[in-house]
Amino acid sequence: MEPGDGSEEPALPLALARFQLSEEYGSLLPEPLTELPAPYGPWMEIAHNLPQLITSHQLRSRVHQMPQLSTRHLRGREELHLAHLVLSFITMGYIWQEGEEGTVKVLPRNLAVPFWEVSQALGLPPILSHADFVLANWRRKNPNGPLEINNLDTIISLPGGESLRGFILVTLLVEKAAVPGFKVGITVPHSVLLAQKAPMVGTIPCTLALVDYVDPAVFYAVIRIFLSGWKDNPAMPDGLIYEGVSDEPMEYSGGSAAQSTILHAFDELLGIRHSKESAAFLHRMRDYMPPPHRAFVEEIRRAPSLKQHVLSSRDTRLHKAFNQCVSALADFRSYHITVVTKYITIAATKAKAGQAEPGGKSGSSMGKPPSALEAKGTGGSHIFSFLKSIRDTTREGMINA
Ligand code: HEM
Repeated sequence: MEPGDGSEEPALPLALARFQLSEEYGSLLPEPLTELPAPYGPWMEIAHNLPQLITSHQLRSRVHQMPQLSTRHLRGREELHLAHLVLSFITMGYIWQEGEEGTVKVLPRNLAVPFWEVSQALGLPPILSHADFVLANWRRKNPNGPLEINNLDTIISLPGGESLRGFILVTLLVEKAAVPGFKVGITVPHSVLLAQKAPMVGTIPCTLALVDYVDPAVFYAVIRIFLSGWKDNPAMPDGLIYEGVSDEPMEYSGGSAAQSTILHAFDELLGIRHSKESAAFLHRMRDYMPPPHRAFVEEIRRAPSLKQHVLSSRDTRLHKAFNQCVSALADFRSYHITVVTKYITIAATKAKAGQAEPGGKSGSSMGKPPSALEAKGTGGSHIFSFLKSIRDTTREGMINA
């Protein structure tokens, strides 16, 4: 986003590439690797069997037998991202294998040390983040086929079967649907009219697909705990010691789409200003993004204000286009609140009712749902006050006629 004379747009692919974003894939890692070099066989073998190892309660003992591998054979960003994906999934399985009442205080050194080193190399936290769960965790079934849900699969999985797969891949499609919006971000203010094309509305049908692919009961009782972190989580109040890295426990938030670049970029582009508390949480989530993506959001923030440009133009078409974008962003957030109500609040009520029933199904077949996160997101926010506050401050970002 170089300042220019206003007449020419920067060459898009180049501008986005500076931030490790692409015109085709946005913030998704383009065509991620699916296998690591041979010396990392012990990691891959565990990672490919995670759902079974976790549900049979064998993962911790398998990790204890794992050799401590050096990270020096890992070459390039792609191998590092796959290593981070693999180690983050193994870590979440290791921590939450026995549910929220059977957590551990220490991550063993044969897992902690390489995970720490790979995290340092990528500038990512040593915990599963959106960058692992979604951005680096996809492959095409048919390599020449389209980027559509039927032709997609995850690389590494956790318990939750088809619902987990659906949750990851629908979120991935939302990332993909946001790509045209990134292009707007990078060309503003040269082509403000492009803002009309900002695809906020396009992300809503993608999110609707959750209904077809993710069972709320499985999401709530099985999947959610594996995304939970060790910061602001009553189930792990002391954080986690990464053995061989530090003797002091460390705290990290769990994986959340609040770590996705999309809405941070749109907020900055449209000049949305959230309340102090909500903004503090969202800004902390930026630390969980790959550093180039964080830099992209910061670049948009530092660019000349789009809102100011629209205001001073006194052009009613621009005012309208700008307000359509803000309104679509607020609609996305409203819709997201209904999704969260369905997948957390209603699912929690049903899970409790199911457990209370004699021989209740949800309790026995799905394990005990986590209670520490009933009112909190996996990122650690107080769910509804946070989500409603940011939806309302988004609406306040409209330009008054
Ligand atoms: C089962 C479905 C979903 C549930 C239960 C859910 C839950 C949540 C929760 C609890 C938060 C608050 C932050 C935290 O503490 O983690 C959050 C934030 C967020 N979620 Fe979701 N989410 C779901 C699906 C999605 C999808 C598909 C997207 C699309 C990318 C998405 C995008 C976001 C964003 C961008 C935020 C940050 C708040 C914002 O900027 O509006 N979520 N989500």
